[in-house]
Amino acid sequence: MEKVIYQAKKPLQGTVVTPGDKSISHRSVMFAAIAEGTSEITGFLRGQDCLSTISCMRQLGVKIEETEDKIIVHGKGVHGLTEPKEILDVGNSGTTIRLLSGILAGQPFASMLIGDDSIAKRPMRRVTGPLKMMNATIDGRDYANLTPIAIRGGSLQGMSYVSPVASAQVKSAILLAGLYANGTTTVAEPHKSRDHTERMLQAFGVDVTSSELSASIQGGQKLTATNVHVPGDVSSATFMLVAAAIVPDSDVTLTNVGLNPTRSGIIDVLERMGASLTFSNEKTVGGEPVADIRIRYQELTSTTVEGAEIPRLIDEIPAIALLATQAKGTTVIKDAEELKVKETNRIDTVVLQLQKLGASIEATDDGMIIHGGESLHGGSAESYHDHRIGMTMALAGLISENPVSVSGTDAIAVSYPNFFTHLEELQGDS
Ligand SMILES: O=C(O)C1=C[C@@H](OP(=O)(O)O)[C@@H](O)[C@H](O)C1
Ligand SMILES: C=C(OP(=O)(O)O)C(=O)O
Repeated sequence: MEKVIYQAKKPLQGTVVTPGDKSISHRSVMFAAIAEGTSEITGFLRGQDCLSTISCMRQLGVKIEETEDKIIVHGKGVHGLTEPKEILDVGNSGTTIRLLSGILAGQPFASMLIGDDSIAKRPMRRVTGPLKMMNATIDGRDYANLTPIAIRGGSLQGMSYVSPVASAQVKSAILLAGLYANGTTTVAEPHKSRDHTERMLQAFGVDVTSSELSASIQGGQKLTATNVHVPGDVSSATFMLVAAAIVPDSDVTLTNVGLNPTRSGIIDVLERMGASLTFSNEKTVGGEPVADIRIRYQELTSTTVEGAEIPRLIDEIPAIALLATQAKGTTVIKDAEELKVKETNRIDTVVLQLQKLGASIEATDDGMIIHGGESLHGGSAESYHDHRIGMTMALAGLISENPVSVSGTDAIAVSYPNFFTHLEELQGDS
């Protein structure tokens, strides 16, 4: 699908109800599926990725009902999943394949996992390697690095693993396998990654101990069903925050935004760049801090994004790159090699597409350098079927001198199905 966006700096005004958090939605269904009893999930994100998780869990024998306002999961208990008759298709979702691999490593049956063309290129050894060390039998292309991946699990041994990457998908897969393992399983990481797994396992009654850079779980614990309220996704809110931050005279409020400190790097970046943000309605929802955020347009200055901040905003970097094109000075993003193994190589795709629209931006080995303060001329851009690239390019159309036509916008439904509706509402066009 192709969309042409041309709003010639028309201000954005109004309120958006932030869509449910993708990371938390995945976990809610997976954990409820292996819990004892029935869990109800509200605020669930009905994006393509989370729907892939639902369909995989159904193939593993879990009854999941979908009503207008909730997902009802009839948990089977830690040992109640059944061998799937068909291949499990995770679609475009890295979170589904990696977290599910951790659960499947604990099952005494065989499962096969595949996904789309993007998943077929993403590295799985970071998860299959440690799971094999715990005793799971796993194979796949390139020695269990690429899909299709086949897992036969059971009889796992706990271990202490030092992950070379700060990845919540790696940490979560190992902790989930640890539920099925003898003894204690510990994962340490170089920087703190998002901690939704640790928080939500606790809500399901599991004892997980965490320190700043590690988390441990004792095998043999059970999960008890609980209702989950999924907060709004700060990664989706980011696109509306960035839109308001770059279009003069905008004044936008995002409600119910999840502000878990392991995810809120974008807020720190916006504040450093001089954005005007105010917070209200601060509360805790489902063990996660949330607030409403009001953003009013203000001129921005450049910043540097690096180090421990990177995992706290990894999915927001495409949008930050666009933001930086409109900020005075040179913005540097470094230590972000992980961008190369997302839905696309997001260093290459962001840089190339923003260059095409007239931005002064260059790629580096571990990030990018953006010379800001110039307007974009517009033109055509592609999403490469990467939802976050598609949304970033669409926002470029709000501030370009000429229209921006973006191809492959259907990919946006992976994480933000209402993206264009929300934008139109803020422009007063709906
Ligand atoms: O655990 C999660 O829900 C996620 C972790 C991050 O990936 P990594 O674990 O690869 O850093 C992030 O990019 C992804 O969108 C969601
Ligand atoms: C990287 C992402 O997701 P996943 O790894 O689940 O595909 C993302 O949503 O930007």
